[in-house]
Amino acid sequence: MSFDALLFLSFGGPEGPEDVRPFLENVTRGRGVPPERLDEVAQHYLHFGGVSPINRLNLAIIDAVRAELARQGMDLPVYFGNRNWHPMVEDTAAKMVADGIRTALVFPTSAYGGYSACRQYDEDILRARAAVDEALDLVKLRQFFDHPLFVDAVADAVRAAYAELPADQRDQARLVFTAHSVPNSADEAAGPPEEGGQRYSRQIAEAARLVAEAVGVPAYDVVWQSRSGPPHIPWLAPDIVDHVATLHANGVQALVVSPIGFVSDHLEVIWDLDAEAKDRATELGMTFTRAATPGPDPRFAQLIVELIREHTHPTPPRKLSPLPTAGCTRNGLPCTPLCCEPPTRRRPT
Ligand SMILES: CC1=C(CCC(=O)O)c2cc3nc(cc4[nH]c(cc5[nH]c(cc1n2)c(C)c5CCC(=O)O)c(CCC(=O)O)c4C)C(CCC(=O)O)=C3C
Ligand SMILES: [Fe+2]
Repeated sequence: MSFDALLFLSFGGPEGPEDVRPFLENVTRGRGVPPERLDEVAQHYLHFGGVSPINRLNLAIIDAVRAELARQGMDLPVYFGNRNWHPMVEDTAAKMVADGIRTALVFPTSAYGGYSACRQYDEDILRARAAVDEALDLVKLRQFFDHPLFVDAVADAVRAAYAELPADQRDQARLVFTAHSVPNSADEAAGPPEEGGQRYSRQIAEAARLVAEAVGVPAYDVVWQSRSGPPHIPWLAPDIVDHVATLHANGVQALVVSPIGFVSDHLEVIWDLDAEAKDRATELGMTFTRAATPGPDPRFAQLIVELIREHTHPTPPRKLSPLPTAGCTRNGLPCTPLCCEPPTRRRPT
């Protein structure tokens, strides 16, 4: 099939102190995040001058994708739109239609399934289409948590992090993968019921397994970060900061942390890991090294172009795990019934 463009769809982030509050309002509208948590997260952004790294990092990936498309002789304009901050995806859709675009592939900046990591991007697509009276056909690219280019880029980053450790700590260092926590109820509800839900946490576990195997590290942990709901609601645990203390109590002296749940060095990575978790480790006298995220790796742009080619050229999907491939949706409709619907909106079975 042929497409007129690629829409690079992301989360968005503030560009200055005055953007922080309205951005956070957009993210959390109707989601029951306590006001104290919002005040705290506002401070994290303000610590970096109110500027999230996410937009700059996304623009760099887009540049790399344009170069890779050109290298492969593919003529596909790339547009950029976000869920929560400018350029808003609704405005980008209007621009695309004005430019004569009628069909586009959509690359969401998340490798995984689940409500927040996948289905919410379909909701963005529904809003974008509504903004242009459905004049745009939008086909979302699939989840890529087990694509060899993704796994290789993360594995090389983990190897590089090991190499940064003092030589006498390398053998003892614990490898720890982290991903954004979500409410347990959201994790359990996302994924076809016959597979038992948990599509997000299972894919994270699978990606971690593939990377650990590639690096040759037999023992590792998968933990969570950046929890934001009220304390009485259970979210995926343990949190990385608590886990640092547990490792310390078990005699671990060094750790390598791979934020496998994130495409690039978002605010959650540079604050929750590079500041909070690292400070905790340092207080306890541990050595903390954080592996790079895959976004800036040239293989990441190659991966995006390969996912595009699955639709435009006869290209068999490459994947390393036995888990089903999902996430490819048309015009924001779920890929399979009940897959990754938000728990509150699920139809009774
Ligand atoms: C699974 C997942 C990903 C990974 C998949 C993907 O990448 O899409 C992700 C990414 C991101 N999350 C981000 C920022 C925020 N997420 C929040 C809140 C939440 N995230 C959630 C989940 C996820 N989030 C959830 C269940 C909530 C609770 C509220 C709700 O149900 O929606 C809040 C509110 C304040 C707070 O933290 O409490 C903020 C500011 C940014 C941008 C950072 C930057 O500026 O660099 C990025 C890339
Ligand atoms: Fe988030």
